[in-house]
Amino acid sequence: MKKQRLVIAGSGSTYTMGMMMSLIEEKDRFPLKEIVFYDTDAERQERNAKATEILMQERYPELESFSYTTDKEEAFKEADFVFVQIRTGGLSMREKDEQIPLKHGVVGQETCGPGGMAYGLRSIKDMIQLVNDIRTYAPNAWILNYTNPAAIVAVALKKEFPHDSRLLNICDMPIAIMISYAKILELDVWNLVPEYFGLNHFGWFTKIYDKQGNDHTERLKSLIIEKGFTPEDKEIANDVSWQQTFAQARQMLMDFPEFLPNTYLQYYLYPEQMTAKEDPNRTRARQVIEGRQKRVHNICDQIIEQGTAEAADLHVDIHGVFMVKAAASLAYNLNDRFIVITENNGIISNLPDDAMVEVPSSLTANGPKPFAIGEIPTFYKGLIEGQYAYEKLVTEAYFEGSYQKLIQALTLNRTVISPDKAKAIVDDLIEVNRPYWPNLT
Ligand SMILES: NC(=O)c1ccc[n+]([C@@H]2O[C@H](COP(=O)([O-])OP(=O)(O)OC[C@H]3O[C@@H](n4cnc5c(N)ncnc54)[C@H](O)[C@@H]3O)[C@@H](O)[C@H]2O)c1
Ligand SMILES: O=P(O)(O)OC[C@H]1O[C@H](O[C@H]2[C@H](O)[C@@H](O)[C@@H](O)O[C@@H]2CO)[C@H](O)[C@@H](O)[C@@H]1O
Ligand SMILES: [Mn+2]
Repeated sequence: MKKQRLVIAGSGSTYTMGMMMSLIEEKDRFPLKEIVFYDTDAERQERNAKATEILMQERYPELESFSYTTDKEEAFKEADFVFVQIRTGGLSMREKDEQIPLKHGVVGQETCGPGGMAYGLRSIKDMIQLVNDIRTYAPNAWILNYTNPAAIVAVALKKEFPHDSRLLNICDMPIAIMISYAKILELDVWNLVPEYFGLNHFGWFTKIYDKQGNDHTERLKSLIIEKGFTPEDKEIANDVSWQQTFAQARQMLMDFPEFLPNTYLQYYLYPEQMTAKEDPNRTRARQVIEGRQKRVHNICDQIIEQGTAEAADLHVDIHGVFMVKAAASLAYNLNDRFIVITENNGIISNLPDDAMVEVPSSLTANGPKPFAIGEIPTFYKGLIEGQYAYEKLVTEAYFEGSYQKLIQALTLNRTVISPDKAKAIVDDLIEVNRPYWPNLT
């Protein structure tokens, strides 16, 4: 098995240490010869890097080299894989994405509605630059991207790099939801075979089988409705916000029992309820700054101070494991089936070919090979078409510098609808996003 040279772009991320634990856990499936950290913020990168250096000496002695840099050539030259997890504007801009729409009585969320639009317009520019930089030094490397809003990033990257066949956008939400299904069904999550369709953060499970071919869908629905639905991945199991989100998924299933919803649909189906429950002074970004970010920083500081990771409270999480398993399937042509974001091209036959859909695909050395879905029912088709039009308009607004297209996008988005609100929100977002957004006229 060829050993890989892996680059983590955005290595200062709060998810990096969990990713390292996942690489250690999966070292037989995805063996590495080298890990390189790349970030534009040297200080933020250094804490994770110094802790990783110690962790890898102890738990990955087979690794030939670990290094960190802010130099693009040093990072990307001869890379086999680049895992991308950047956040343009950081968590402080995420807080503004959440607070500004809330001020106008609208959902304030990282990837949904106006917050997702604002984040999208920031991410597109940096992601295009990053892909160009990677391609300059590593024309054949696999780029696996987690950067949000993955739906908009995927549409924009497809427009900018239409022929790049080694660029894959993924999201851990479907597999995180499946961990909860597995717990309810008393099965191993990797023994589940899902059928699923939609856009990123906007989709439905239509069937849950196991690898032996048994259909668990109706029993699963009944158990969720009877007993409730809770997050089970260790990273989110005890998080009150995620517990509320999973509880809401049960409500969605009761209201629309045909298919099992992605948790993110709560923002589009119950926008007033989601807005009312938020405290504008303590939105999710603040919770993450004082929660996950603080926790990860403390763990790293402790590892560095003690010179060992033996006592560190680090664990494997689904976020990291999913990326590593997907990479292994691409690297070694394993044909493993995962839900990923890919161009529609007739997979969902009554949706546009150019939509970037999220569907089960076999991951091969020649890229994702999605399984045919066929026609989807009118309700879902209607919802997806509106949401896809929003994603496309945001992307076009970026490339054309069009203010009008942003107003159209938010008017179409189920979290906004009112053109007056759309204008007021866009105007406020422009003020704080001047360093990041294109000029809009
Ligand atoms: N797709 C998914 O399902 C999924 C799941 C979890 C997180 N995410 C995304 O992963 C990303 C990281 O999240 P986080 O909360 O850890 O953020 P974070 O702010 O903690 O980390 C992001 C890192 O990226 C760096 N960065 C910013 N711009 C960069 C650039 N142009 N080049 C290189 N590095 C750059 C920052 O300095 C920072 O260290 C976000 O985009 C988040 O939305 C996606
Ligand atoms: O609000 P946050 O920053 O806690 O989470 C936002 C992200 O939520 C999803 O990712 C979850 C993931 O589903 C779960 O398995 C676990 O690893 O935690 C992640 C974050 O808590 C979503 O898929 C991402 O796109 C969001 O960025
Ligand atoms: Mn996601």
